[in-house]
Amino acid sequence: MVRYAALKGLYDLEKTIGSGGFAKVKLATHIATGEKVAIKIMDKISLGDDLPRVKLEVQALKTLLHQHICRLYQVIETDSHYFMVIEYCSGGELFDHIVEKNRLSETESRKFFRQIVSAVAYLHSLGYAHRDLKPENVLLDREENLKLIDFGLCAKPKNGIDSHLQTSCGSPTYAAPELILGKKYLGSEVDIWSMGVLLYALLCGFLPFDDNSIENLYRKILSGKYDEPSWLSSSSKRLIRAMLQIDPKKRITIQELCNHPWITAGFLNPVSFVHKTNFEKDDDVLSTMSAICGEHASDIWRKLVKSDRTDYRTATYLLLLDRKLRGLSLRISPSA
Ligand SMILES: COc1cc(O)cc(Nc2ccc(C(=O)Nc3ccc4c(c3)C[NH2+]CC4)cc2)c1
Repeated sequence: MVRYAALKGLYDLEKTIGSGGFAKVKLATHIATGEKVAIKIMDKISLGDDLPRVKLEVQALKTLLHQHICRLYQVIETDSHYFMVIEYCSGGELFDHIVEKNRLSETESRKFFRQIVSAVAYLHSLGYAHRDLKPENVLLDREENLKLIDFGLCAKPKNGIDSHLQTSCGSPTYAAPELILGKKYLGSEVDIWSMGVLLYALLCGFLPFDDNSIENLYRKILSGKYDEPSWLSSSSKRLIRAMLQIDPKKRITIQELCNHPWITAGFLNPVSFVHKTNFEKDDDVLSTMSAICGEHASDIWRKLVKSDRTDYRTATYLLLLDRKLRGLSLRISPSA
């Protein structure tokens, strides 16, 4: 097991649970609380020109507080590496969950899809676009709630979500026609297309556009033609068609999506989200931390609110808060 001095005494690294590109993700234990976390380890040399993306992602994640967006607890930077300490989602990738069940029922698909729509609506309301929405970038936590991950490609256009982007990014299979044509596009519109592909994958268990050759794949995407298996209800067919519109101006908007009949069927209300600007103050957690580190709870809270929210104190506070919300004891091992 590779040892990193920067993690010594803070986190015990365990097995690798994800890898891709210039990063690997390892399971780890936050020693002070015993809580599991995921640590995305990036080597600065192999990051190369992608280095600015890490800072963009960290900046985005620090402001994104939503129950269906994977939480960033801490960032550790050394001369050679970045470590992103992230909420551990023990259910793994939504992709594997779909494969395991072949395809999901309309009810289960709706439960999951409402959570994704809530996270993306929240993201767009803050001026961000994800730009790489796919089942591999959606994890399940222990209660089978969804968590959106990997904001390495997310963009916050300087003139707001309605200003055009140009960078071609994301996986071709989920990419909107205007994106693969290299046209100027709106982040919000390409996210809607990718969510259409995601919803299709949930309900069908396979992809609407798929081909081993990239030219054939592009041709299929640009045609906008895909199979509609017999088990799809007419309501789900209508929704998928509204999302997989080739012309982005004809595509359903995120607001219309939140209120779509297929989305609200069986639920009392449309999809919504809460704009949380800060994490809640919890006196039990603060007094637990105060008992160990000797500082007054009020001083700990003041430092937390003032901090850039990616330090060890923040990680310890949030992990203890998670434990409390799950009804577990609040304990910190003194070695912390
Ligand atoms: C904000 O969250 C992020 C941001 C980012 O840039 C990258 C990631 N990447 C992750 C990828 C995977 C996991 C993860 O926990 N994967 C996982 C968890 C449990 C299991 C597996 C994978 C696979 N076997 C079953 C159990 C965590 C972060 C996140």
